[in-house]
Amino acid sequence: MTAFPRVLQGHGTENDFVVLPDPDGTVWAGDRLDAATVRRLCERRAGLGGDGVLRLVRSAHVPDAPQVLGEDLGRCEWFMDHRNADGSYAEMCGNGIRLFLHALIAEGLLDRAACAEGVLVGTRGGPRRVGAAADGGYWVDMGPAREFGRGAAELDGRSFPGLAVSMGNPHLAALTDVDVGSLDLTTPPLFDADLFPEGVNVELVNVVEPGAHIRLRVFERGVGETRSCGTGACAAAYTALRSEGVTVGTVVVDVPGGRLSVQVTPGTTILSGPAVLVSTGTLCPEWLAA
Ligand SMILES: N[C@@H](CCC[C@H](N)C(=O)O)C(=O)O
Repeated sequence: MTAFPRVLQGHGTENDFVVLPDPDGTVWAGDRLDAATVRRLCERRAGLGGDGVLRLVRSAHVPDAPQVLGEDLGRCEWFMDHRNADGSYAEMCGNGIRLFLHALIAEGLLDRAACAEGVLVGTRGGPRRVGAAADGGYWVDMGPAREFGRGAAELDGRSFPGLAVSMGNPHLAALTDVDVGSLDLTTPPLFDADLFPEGVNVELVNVVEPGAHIRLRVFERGVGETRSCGTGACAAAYTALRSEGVTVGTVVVDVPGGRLSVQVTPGTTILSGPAVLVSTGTLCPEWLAA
């Protein structure tokens, strides 16, 4: 391993990540970035702290990239190697992929002007196009929201019925009249394991303006409550539109960490929002070795 592995920290609407540049797969090769190391990096007191880890790596150096990208492998130079804070893998991360592109640009690995039309990035949910927007933020073509049933989350002794939606990763988006700001999300919501055998991200959603503006809180699989979730914003926007009997529209999504915009079209979903880098530095070898 390089003596001092480079590290960055940043967030998208306060969904925060430890970012590990590893373009040629040499820094974190093999099982160096195992689940225990991810958990240590994400630990907020004894580590750096984050909701997850993003490794900036070329697809050619990711052992499972051929399997998850198939014939798109050659079209995706870069791969978002994302982990949840508990060390688990997720198929997709909507806030993370904006920060991923922002960090590639900041590290000089891509030119911002060349990213205006979007760059195809490999993820474990398949390829996603992500681009640099004129306002300094980023947009992501997230693919279509796919409904796969109805379920309910049990929280605070109450049941919150919602729509099961896949954005590559699983979501339960529950519209409710209960003020989401009043909910206790310190303990995981209960859910139907038959409907969500791989676990689920749960969004509790208040409609601010029907079909146009929602507010949500989220409990993420593999993390806990986070300040934002990009895939969750897409699932919730889709659910809010469906409740109005429409399947297209643009929805402003307020999350505890800021504001996202979700455009649902007949064929896909476009997520837009900021990405912010907070710090850059190096990991101390003695901490890593401890
Ligand atoms: N915060 C992310 C989603 C990260 C993955 C999720 N916890 C899962 O396990 O599916 C986002 O912005 O989409």
